[in-house]
Amino acid sequence: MDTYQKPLEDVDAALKRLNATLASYKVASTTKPAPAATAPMKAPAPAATPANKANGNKTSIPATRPAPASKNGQQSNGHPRSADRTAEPTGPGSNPAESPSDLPQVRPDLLWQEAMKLRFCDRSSRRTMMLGPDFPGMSGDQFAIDRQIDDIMMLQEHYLVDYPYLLPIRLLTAQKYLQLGYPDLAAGEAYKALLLCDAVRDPSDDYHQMAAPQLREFIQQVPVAERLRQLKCDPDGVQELPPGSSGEVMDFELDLWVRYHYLPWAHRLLVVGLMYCGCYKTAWYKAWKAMDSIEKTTGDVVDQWLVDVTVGCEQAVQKLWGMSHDDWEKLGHWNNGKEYPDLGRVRREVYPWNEWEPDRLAELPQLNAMMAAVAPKLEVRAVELPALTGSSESATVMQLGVFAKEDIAPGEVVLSETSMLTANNKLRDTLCDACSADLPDLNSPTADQVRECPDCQAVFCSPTCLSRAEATYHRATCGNDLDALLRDVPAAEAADSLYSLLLMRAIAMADVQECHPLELDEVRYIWGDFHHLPITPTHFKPSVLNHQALNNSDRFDEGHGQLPRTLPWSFEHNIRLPIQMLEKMEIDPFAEPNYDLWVCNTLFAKFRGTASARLSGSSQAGRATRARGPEVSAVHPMWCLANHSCDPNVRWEWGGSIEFTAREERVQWKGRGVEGGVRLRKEGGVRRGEEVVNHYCDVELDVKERREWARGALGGECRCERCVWEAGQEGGGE
Ligand SMILES: C[S@@+](CC[C@H](N)C(=O)[O-])C[C@H]1O[C@@H](n2cnc3c(N)ncnc32)[C@H](O)[C@@H]1O
Repeated sequence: MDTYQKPLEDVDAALKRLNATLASYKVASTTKPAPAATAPMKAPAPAATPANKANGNKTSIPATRPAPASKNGQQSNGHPRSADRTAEPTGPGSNPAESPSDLPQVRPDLLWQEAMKLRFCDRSSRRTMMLGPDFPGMSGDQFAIDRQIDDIMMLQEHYLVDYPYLLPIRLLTAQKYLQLGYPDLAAGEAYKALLLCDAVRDPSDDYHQMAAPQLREFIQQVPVAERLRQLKCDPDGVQELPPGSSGEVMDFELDLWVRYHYLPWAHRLLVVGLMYCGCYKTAWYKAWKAMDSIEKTTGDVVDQWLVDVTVGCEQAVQKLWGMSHDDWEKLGHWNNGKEYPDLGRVRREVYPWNEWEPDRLAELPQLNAMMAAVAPKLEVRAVELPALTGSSESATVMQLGVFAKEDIAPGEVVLSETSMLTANNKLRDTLCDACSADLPDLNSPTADQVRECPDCQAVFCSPTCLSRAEATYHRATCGNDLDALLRDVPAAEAADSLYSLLLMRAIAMADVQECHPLELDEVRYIWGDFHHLPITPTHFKPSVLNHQALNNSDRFDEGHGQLPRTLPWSFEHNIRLPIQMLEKMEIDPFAEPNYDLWVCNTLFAKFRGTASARLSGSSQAGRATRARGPEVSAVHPMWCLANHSCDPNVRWEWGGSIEFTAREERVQWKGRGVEGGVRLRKEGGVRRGEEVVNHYCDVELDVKERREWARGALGGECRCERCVWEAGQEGGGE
């Protein structure tokens, strides 16, 4: 933009040129959509069409979401799904000239106008820039909640599909997520908006060719008078006008809108979102960087909201660490965000717009067909389990469990399952790329089974694994420079790296199999330990998005509507890495709604608590895993339907496939006795009708350690018969 900084000798001439430019674009003089002939932004597709992925197409052409696979009219979080509105028009094309008058138009137009009004700064007032406009909050009545959800669905299904690179639409979506208590999703959209700000301003950016024209056409719909006011409202605005052609003037105008409106708004939404999630290190650091960036791009101004975020983060961390104000100051923590905690927690739920979550009880026959293929003597049934997350000891939840259809002898293998949804975080380990089994020694008799991909260095333990990899995921990762990602990480980061690698594999599988990632067989029936509270005024309280709330870390739960948040979440693993993975797989993170960040959150919710993990070179999770951190992980969708007990009746072993073997003998514990009039068995095997119970932790540990170890996978404290008895003995000072 340097050429535009040249002082202009003749301000009048510049204004004349600008007026000529505006006239040449034949812009509309109101915010109403322009007639079709003068509105190059085309109307969104009126009805759902198959996603572009269905054609194996990897271009940036916007995709419309495929018809939902799930038929359940009621989402698991109790929120009724909004009516199917795929036929509604949206955006600037939804004008009377081109759409039949019987189509509903009021809501879509309102959304478009909301995006039009989304401005950050009136350039004439420094003070406005200091405080900026407030984020509008929302009222918490059911009508407001439903309308907000509808707006989000409308944006997701139409606006973002048709205008995936349009900055104000991204920002409006982020804002609506924030208002509905999803600061994590708001941060994700805000981050994408920041990437689009760069794309608009940098002609060499990969997305420039898409982002700049979409914003240009959008701004052309702003009334001329308003556009002129934006340019003229302080003397610098006119003096900065470039002397060049109308195209250059337009570019200048675009740049100005990005710098003064969208960039600050995106920074703000990102850091507020991150802070509410508890990612204090990144929020603090990004708030400072944003202040710096805004100062550089807009002049000597400070955004008070960004300052508030730095203060809010400092206050939250000081409280978390239980430090006095004096110690905090003395040790310089106020000035050293690098040390702040960065792992947050967010709502773990079936999002109101998630149409992929199956009604598992209704689909038990399909599930049992899958189970029969890997475990002919087992079946899946509904089972009532203690609700471990609630406060009440007696609350129960209806879930699934695995049961024996016939007697199983001690030592008998009852389930054997192989999965392609695997991951390992060791860069140089000799593991099969597909099933994660250890590769055979060069001298072993099975060494000649090993196969290598002819186009990359991936190695497979057998021709079967190679061909299964080719059919299910490998094309998406082959030669895409993904190998070094998340490998050889420190032990503390090992588990998170594996979850992210599982996410990467799921994306690759969905891409190659041309389906939605939540539709994959390996994922679909997994229960993500979602909270079951509906988004109603009884449970959801919208946040007040003002300075007082930002400055008070006791109120950060309000940012999540005060709903429970149990899903671990970070900027790195839930925003930056997924976008990077998609780009490396040549999937457009803006134009592919199948891989939206809410989809990634849902996948993570499903993986956490169900994925098995182990060290490479060994087949059992155990004590050593804790020191080195897990190295290999996999999701086995049938295996993981078995519930936990610290007195399990099966053992599991995992090499290339995962197996359940009926125990020869049950664990010894003193309290084993009579339950409900039936003597609990000590001998091994599983009787017909008995539930198959697995162990998520080392059952040799004492009750305290077991509970600690299994807490992550169970979502709460284990209340199995053995734990309850042993904890009671400890409490009673046995
Ligand atoms: C691996 S899944 C087991 C299958 C699960 N019940 C289902 O319906 O898909 C783990 C989840 O099941 C539940 N669960 C497993 N064992 C449990 C137990 N002993 N008590 C309470 N909940 C249990 C918890 O919600 C846990 O997060």
